[in-house]
Amino acid sequence: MTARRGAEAPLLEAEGLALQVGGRWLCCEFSLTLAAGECLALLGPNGAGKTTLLHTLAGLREPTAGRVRIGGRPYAAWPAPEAARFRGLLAQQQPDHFAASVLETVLIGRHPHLGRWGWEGAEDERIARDALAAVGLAGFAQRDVLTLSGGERQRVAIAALLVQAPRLYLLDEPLNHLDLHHQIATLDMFRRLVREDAGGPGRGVVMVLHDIDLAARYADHVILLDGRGGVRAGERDSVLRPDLLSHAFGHPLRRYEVDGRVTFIPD
Ligand SMILES: Nc1ncnc2c1ncn2[C@@H]1O[C@H](COP(=O)(O)OP(=O)(O)OP(=O)(O)O)[C@@H](O)[C@H]1O
Repeated sequence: MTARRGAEAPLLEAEGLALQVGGRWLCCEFSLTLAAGECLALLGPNGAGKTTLLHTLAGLREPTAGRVRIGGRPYAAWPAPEAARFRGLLAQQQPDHFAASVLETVLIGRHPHLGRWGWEGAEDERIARDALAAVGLAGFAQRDVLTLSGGERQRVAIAALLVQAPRLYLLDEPLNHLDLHHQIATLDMFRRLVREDAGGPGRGVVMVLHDIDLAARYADHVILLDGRGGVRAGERDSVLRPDLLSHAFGHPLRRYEVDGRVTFIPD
């Protein structure tokens, strides 16, 4: 995992990271580096610690051991608004306690750029409308978010992250509530964002997934938590092995290749 530009610090570094919650080890020490243009998938069974790890990588909680850096600096060295422009988190649960239009909800993602709540006007609205179009919700701007379906709300949350336009996207189960078409469209969109950022600052994605086949298709690197404190982190094919996956998920899996695509089928 080498940085795309020689002199530039990696987007994300975790060194000797270990996490313990409520007296239970979620992962023992491991290290990883994510460079611009790369995509990392976090996999593991329910309760293994994927969200906890993602929040640690987002700087929302301290690791039990080790350190996290984004752009070469620990979170403590980042002024909050700068960190908010550098990394953005798509939360697993979307808040449902406020009523607002879809457009207003998406515009919340502009907050780190404006330094306050609200927006400047036409330019921000254009950015928000472009993001809504990118997630297939062009006609939804004036709808009340509370009237949306689960998949539509998930795509509104993704649009809000798009207008935030961080360099490091941290996605907790981005495919929640999405049908097959929108799952593929969403992962294609994030892959384009990180791969085709020619001349841009360089972006990367870390995403919690439950679908091993989609991780095999979209991730360059994988972290696999086994739910018992064990962790494997590395290049996709060194981690997505039937023995490691079967151990982690407690169910035997076989690996097949169909038309050049890798798939894991439970016995
Ligand atoms: N404050 C806490 N005290 C005790 N245990 C906690 C606390 N917070 C989280 N946990 C536990 O830590 C474990 C990891 O939770 P986490 O949400 O990170 O798992 P996950 O891999 O994202 O799971 P899922 O796939 O179900 O979303 C869970 O067993 C959870 O119950």
